[in-house]
Amino acid sequence: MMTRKINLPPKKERHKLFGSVEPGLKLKPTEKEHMPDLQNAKMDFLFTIDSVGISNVKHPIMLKSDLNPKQQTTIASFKMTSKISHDSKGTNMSRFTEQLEKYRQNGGFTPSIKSLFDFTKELAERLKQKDASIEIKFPWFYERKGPSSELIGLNHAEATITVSYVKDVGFTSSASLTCAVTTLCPCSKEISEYSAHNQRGYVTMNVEFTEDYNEEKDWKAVLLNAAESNASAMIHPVLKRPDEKMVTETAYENPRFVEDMVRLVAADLYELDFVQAFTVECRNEESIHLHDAIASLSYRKD
Ligand SMILES: Nc1nc2c(ncn2[C@@H]2O[C@H](COP(=O)(O)OP(=O)(O)OP(=O)(O)O)[C@@H](O)[C@H]2O)c(=O)[nH]1
Repeated sequence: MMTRKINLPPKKERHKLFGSVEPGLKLKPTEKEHMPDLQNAKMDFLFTIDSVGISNVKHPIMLKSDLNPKQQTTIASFKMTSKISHDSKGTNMSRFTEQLEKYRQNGGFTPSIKSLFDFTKELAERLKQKDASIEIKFPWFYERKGPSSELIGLNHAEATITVSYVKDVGFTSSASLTCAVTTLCPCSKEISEYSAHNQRGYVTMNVEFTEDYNEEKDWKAVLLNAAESNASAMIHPVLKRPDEKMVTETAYENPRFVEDMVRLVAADLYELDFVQAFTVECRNEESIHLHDAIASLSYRKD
């Protein structure tokens, strides 16, 4: 194929060629103090807004964990909000990311419950509001060993932490973890001459922490254990044949319906002294159907 020689104009000319024009006459103020501040207009705007702010903010965070790796950096998606009353036009959106940047510059963002209490209180003060909330979603990575070979690889679970602050009321904190497990169908095992169908199940645990929870126990590792220790078998990144034999047999020895999963995980969460209330859901991506099997239950300890 013949290549055509291109007579490339300078970059400015190229931009003009593709539609760029010279700046027009600009009459509006450029200094902040002379700009109208629409969002801070005070009038009766009819309704109070429960929650206004920003979501889908991608930002690195530093995590500590009881499992290996004990420290890791991962990418989180942040949602930060606050109420505004009926007499405010809008919130000050820039202050949410200003607050995030303050924490990044101060040694990096570490989402411990204690630091999120400080963060939400400072955010409410920065916004000149009575409340603020933060929700942080991120993949959390943990090492998993093959049961026989002990070969290590990384698995991950989806974690979420939520903290809310209300002036003169206090803080609430909760977390959720979704992890994958193997579930083997008890019914299939019971009725079949041999084998049983099994599938990847997803267990989601939402827990509300007690007021005095100090993170002495890593909630991520504890919730992961609650799901995996009650499943038919765990999910592994690296399995050699002796591992695969063990995982297959373990699943056959521990058949679970979705109903069994949510009840067994609930029993573990019931025993945790730092959990005030919880919801457990299990969703099995059925290997003999196109649809999923689901179950969920909620419990509050007070
Ligand atoms: N309130 C509000 N702001 C928005 C919205 N969408 C984008 N913004 C942007 O938020 C930015 C302004 O943030 P502010 O914090 O109010 O800016 P500011 O008043 O200069 O900042 P302060 O000095 O902290 O008050 C602007 O760039 C807006 O365009 C929206 O739906 N509501």
